[in-house]
Amino acid sequence: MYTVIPSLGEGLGCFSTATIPAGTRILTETPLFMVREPRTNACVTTAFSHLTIAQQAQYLSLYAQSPESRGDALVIDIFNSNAWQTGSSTSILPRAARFNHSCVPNASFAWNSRLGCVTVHAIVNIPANTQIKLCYELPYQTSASRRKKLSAYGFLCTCPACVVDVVASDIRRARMMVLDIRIRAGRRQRWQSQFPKSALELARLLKEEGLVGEALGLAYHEVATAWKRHARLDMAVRYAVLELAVSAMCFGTDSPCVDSTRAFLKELRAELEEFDGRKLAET
Ligand SMILES: C[S@@+](CC[C@H](N)C(=O)[O-])C[C@H]1O[C@@H](n2cnc3c(N)ncnc32)[C@H](O)[C@@H]1O
Repeated sequence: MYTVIPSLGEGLGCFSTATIPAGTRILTETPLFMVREPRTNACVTTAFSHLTIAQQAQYLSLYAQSPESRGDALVIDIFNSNAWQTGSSTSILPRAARFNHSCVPNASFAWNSRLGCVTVHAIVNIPANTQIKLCYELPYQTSASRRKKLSAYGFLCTCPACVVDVVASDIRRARMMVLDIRIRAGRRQRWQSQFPKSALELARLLKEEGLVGEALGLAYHEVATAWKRHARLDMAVRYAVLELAVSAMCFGTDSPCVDSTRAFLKELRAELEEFDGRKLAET
């Protein structure tokens, strides 16, 4: 589905060889090794020393910020530049490690605990000969904050949100941060608003920003939960359906993350059926 070739100013990158429809599973990969969090450098070098010679060579072929380093320093450099969070561990996945970053990614990375592997799914239709990019950072941050975090990887992001549409993107993302905090606080305090205003605005901004992956699914979940709280089960079901579609697209239908979304929708549908049944009996 894709090929790994040099990308100007980005080292190697993964480019589609044909159109990849949204929701397609692009990659499944089991970790070369995993280090439990909280990790130390000693855990990483010990895990490396337990690899076979061929595996060590594969590891050492991955990107390093300071390739001139030697010994443990090089092992740690490679780990810091390439490792992904996989549940409660951090793992090295030689194939997943070739995906470059965009703040507006076209693919989504996930840990599938049932399969014991990571997955990468297309979250939009990716045309042929297009670089497939994942997001290394959390979405609710302005460009300055992302730049600071990404500097740890030694590069300056040139995605549309960082270069082309910076002002509008920063306004949207700053607002998303406020809404996210408001939604979290509301969840804890069970505020009774008229309708899921913050979560609906968050979902709208995410779509405007082109962030159609996991964060959008979570926003839909918040909308559905809020509608349920306001006894609008019909609306809750509508948003839970949207959440399930995003969740399946990002994680795949075999993911435990999708199980919980499916269960949530099932529960809402049962409640709605019961509610409609009661209303019918009353009339
Ligand atoms: C996990 S590796 C990705 C694959 C890497 N390009 C390679 O050649 O193997 C992470 C490194 O890739 C580079 N990189 C990733 N995304 C980038 C981007 N958007 N722009 C420039 N460099 C990027 C940075 O050097 C970063 O430290």
